[in-house]
Amino acid sequence: MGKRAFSAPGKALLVGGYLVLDPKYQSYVVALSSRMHSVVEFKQRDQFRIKVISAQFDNDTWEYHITYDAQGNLIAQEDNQKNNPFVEKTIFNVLNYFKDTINDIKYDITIEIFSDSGFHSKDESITKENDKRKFNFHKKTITKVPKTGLGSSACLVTVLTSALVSVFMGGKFDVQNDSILLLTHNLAQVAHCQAQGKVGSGFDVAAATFGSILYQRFSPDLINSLPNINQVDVDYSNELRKLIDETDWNFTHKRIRLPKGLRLVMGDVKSGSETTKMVAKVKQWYQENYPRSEDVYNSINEGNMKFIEALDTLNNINSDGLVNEIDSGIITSRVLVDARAAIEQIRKNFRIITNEGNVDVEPVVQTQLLDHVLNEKGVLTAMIPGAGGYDAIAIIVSEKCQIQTSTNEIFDNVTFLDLKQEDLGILEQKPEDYENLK
Ligand SMILES: Nc1ncnc2c1ncn2[C@@H]1O[C@H](COP(=O)(O)OP(=O)(O)O)[C@@H](O)[C@H]1O
Ligand SMILES: C[C@@](O)(CCOP(=O)(O)OP(=O)(O)O)CC(=O)O
Repeated sequence: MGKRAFSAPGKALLVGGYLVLDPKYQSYVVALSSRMHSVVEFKQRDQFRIKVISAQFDNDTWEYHITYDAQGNLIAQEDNQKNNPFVEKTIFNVLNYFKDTINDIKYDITIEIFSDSGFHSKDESITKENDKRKFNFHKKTITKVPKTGLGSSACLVTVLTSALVSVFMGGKFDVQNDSILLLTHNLAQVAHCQAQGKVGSGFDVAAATFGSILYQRFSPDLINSLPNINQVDVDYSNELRKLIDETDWNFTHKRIRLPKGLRLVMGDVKSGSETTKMVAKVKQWYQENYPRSEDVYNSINEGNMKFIEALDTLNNINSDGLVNEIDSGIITSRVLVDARAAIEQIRKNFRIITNEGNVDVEPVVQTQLLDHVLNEKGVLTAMIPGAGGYDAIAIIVSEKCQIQTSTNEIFDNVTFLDLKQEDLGILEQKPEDYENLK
């Protein structure tokens, strides 16, 4: 059988941090040109095996042999005690979804993973390339290499799901088909939640699959209602198929794009924060300050919606003159003023949460950094993406804008990532583009 290859983009949540956890709020999620890739090849053999290779991380390899448990569920067991819950849960869900197709056929599947440089710190790595692609190779295993926050696990699960589904669907697996994308998304969400041990908002898997989107989450009950595989007498495969094929997930993934003439700049900030702890603290602040906290959330949501509307307006008019205005550094047009004010409104409220909840959503150093950036010519607006903290900054600038970093020590801890906004999620790629990396 021939090889196939797929890629899925990393993400930045420009507006919607924390609120995205609640299905009633909309978020603006941008897909990025940093992608994770999978190259898949399979044969039919006398043993059912799946090998996943991530050569960039000290030649990390996970080798699974596939067996059936007493209930007839397909189970993946790793041969060398190498643990990767994201790989294992992806295999588990795709195999059980396709149990009837598999029908005792034994596959020997090999999947190579490649990861663009934007996902991890480049420190202590070497590059290998061919005339199409260039990747960074690290001396350490995947769990030991520092991440930048683009959502590596969501992309991994999404490209691995694509690779495996393509094996069982063959030519019918077409990533330009909406129902195929929805199937891939639903399977990847289930696997990602199980591997994380929690049902998050899922915006990262949604962006990896569908690209840049307005996102409103699905109800967490959907995934929580799946049976535990360790329960006796559970036909997991049947329950999974009902959830994937017959249930309306009722979530929003409406395509969006940054207006013409504007681009996204992402700055990775050296220190980094732990999202899980921050989410717990923000939730605690919310409960202790209810109902006033709801007013704060509603004001953030108002800012989010104003930002989304302003970008929509920019997308629907000829924005050439407006881009020149951004370049001039003197912003007076209504729609640009609105976009800036929207982000101000969001940031002001996040600073209230920061102070009252003793949680660094927008810590003082980030405020200083963003305020400094906002004074530069060519900058429309700037924000802390996602959960905020010390992780990153996102800046929306004109195509021409070059942020002056070298002269100011405020940028000492910031590394600007080599990436841009992208419209599309999963793409099919050419497998030969990943061969002979040197
Ligand atoms: N290139 C890769 N190859 C194999 N596994 C990967 C790769 N990238 C990410 N992963 C998996 O995802 C995990 C990181 O997930 P997580 O800590 O949730 O970070 P993130 O916020 O980037 O998703 C890794 O420990 C590994 O299990
Ligand atoms: C707090 C959140 O709204 C967003 C977190 O955004 P990040 O982009 O920081 O996410 P991670 O990739 O998980 O670190 C909650 C969530 O959706 O998990």
